[in-house]
Amino acid sequence: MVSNAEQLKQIVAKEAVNYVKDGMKLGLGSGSTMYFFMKELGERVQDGLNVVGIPTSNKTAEWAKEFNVPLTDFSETQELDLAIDGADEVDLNLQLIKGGGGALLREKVVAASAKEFLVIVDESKIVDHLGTFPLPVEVVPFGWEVTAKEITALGCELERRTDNGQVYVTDNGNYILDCKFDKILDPEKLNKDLQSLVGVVENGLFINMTSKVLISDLEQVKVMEKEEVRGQFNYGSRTFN
Ligand SMILES: O=C[C@H](O)[C@H](O)[C@H](O)COP(=O)(O)O
Repeated sequence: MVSNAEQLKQIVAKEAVNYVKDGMKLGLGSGSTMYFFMKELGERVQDGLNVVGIPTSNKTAEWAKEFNVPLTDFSETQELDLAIDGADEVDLNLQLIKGGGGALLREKVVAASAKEFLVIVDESKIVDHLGTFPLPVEVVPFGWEVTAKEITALGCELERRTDNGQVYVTDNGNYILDCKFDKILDPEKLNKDLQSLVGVVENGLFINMTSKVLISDLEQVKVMEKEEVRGQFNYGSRTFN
């Protein structure tokens, strides 16, 4: 049986595929919502849609193979038309936390090289303030203990990520530190502070990168765009200022 959470991912993934046009070069994000997107995209490719994509993780590359989505890489093309990806948290200024699945570095490189960045989430990911979800920070293994100390001094508690009792290693051979800030009041500043630290490769804050967010609930898919969030934004029964 398909759970409500899975259903919401399927709904938003199906809608997102409508944003893909013939001939586009795509950035293909990572995570469970993207799994459904890749499946949908594969069906469109089967029907004759002509696209190529750059995957943001080995897992997404596997899905592309499974669903017959043609892949390319940055040696072939350095500008993408559209990148599509999930997120762990989205605030009302369209700033994101990503990296719950550990793919944040490649996701950021791919999103930065795309003309448009489309984020697909269900409504549970929309927050007033980022930070309830622990912020993933990718660090080089060498001296990670020192880097961790420096990050802690920015006001968080952190844990090095593990997977089934083993230290988690990213597709790039690095570690992930999951940092509990609780409420990130100035995401832009925190992003800069983290990136100024030696040993930090990237962090999961995606600042001023998102063009559009598709948000699914069980009845519909809503669109949140940059223009809308400058003033007051209504989302369902919640009104944000
Ligand atoms: O590293 C993982 C990515 O940033 C994902 O896009 C993010 O964790 C959301 O994943 P999901 O769609 O599984 O909630």
